[in-house]
Amino acid sequence: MIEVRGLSKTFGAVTAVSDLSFDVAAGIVTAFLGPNSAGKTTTMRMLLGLVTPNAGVATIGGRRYADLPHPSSQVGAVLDTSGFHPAHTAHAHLRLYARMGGHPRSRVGEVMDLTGVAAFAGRRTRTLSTGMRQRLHLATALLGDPRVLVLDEPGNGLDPEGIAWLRRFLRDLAGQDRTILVSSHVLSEVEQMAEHVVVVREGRLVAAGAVANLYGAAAVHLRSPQAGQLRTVLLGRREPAVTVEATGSDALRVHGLTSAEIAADAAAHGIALHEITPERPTLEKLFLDLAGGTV
Ligand SMILES: Nc1ncnc2c1ncn2[C@@H]1O[C@H](COP(=O)(O)OP(=O)(O)OP(=O)(O)O)[C@@H](O)[C@H]1O
Repeated sequence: MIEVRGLSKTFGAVTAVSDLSFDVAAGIVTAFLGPNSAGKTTTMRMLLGLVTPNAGVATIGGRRYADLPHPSSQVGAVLDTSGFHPAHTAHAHLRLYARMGGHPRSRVGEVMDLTGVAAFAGRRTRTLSTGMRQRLHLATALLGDPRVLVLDEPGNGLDPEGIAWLRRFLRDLAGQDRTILVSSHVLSEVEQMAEHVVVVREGRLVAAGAVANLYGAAAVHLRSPQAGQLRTVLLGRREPAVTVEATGSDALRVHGLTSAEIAADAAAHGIALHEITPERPTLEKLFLDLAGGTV
């Protein structure tokens, strides 16, 4: 469990993070979303004790990173994608980091198999593609078999197949009750990966919660030969949040009610429904709405 409470950081005149609070639970993937310069990397660096906050605290399992007894076995992190010795092979890099972290040598083969690094273990790191580098960073972070993973833009440079792999991989790790925080500015990338999202903009929290709940503002599209009658019924609920828009002679778009509520009202009044479809905006659209303050 990660807890961020009232974190703030300024660099000169730039406010990178401002009074930010959120939780990251174990057992699910949490996405940390925001446009460029939103303060995601700075927040992760504060979480890992690499940047000192001006105010607030970030803890992992109740302790600051610096106070963890065996940090590299408890927290795996990928914060920037440089940092390999160019002449080392991927395998040599992992052997070196296993030795430095005090992890058993047998772990090197395991993480290479887990992350697909085995396929290019003998190549020098300077010859690796961005996607291969991402996998090697992930393998390095996993050497200590950590319960907590903090990954800054792990999808950068991965092709669609790589993204699909990453999604499955992180979900599997979360399924082992690990705590996983993944930042991204590519919202479609994390849409199917994360169950929770924390959205930031200009260093401030914009929204946090289950991805499913963030879709709550979405509309329901329906078709019925008795659309006019159904409209009257739905508006008759006298709930201020409910709006019903006629989008055709037999079509309505409803805000403020779930498909189940609409279907129950239709059934109760003997109204036939030919189609009822929740409109699922992409997280990208939702993010723009949230960030623009229209939701
Ligand atoms: N060491 C630093 N010195 C000065 N300004 C910094 C420093 N680190 C970050 N900033 C500034 O703080 C703000 C937040 O940057 P940060 O890298 O945390 O954002 P981000 O959400 O990770 O963005 P990106 O997706 O572009 O990496 C930016 O305006 C950035 O220029």
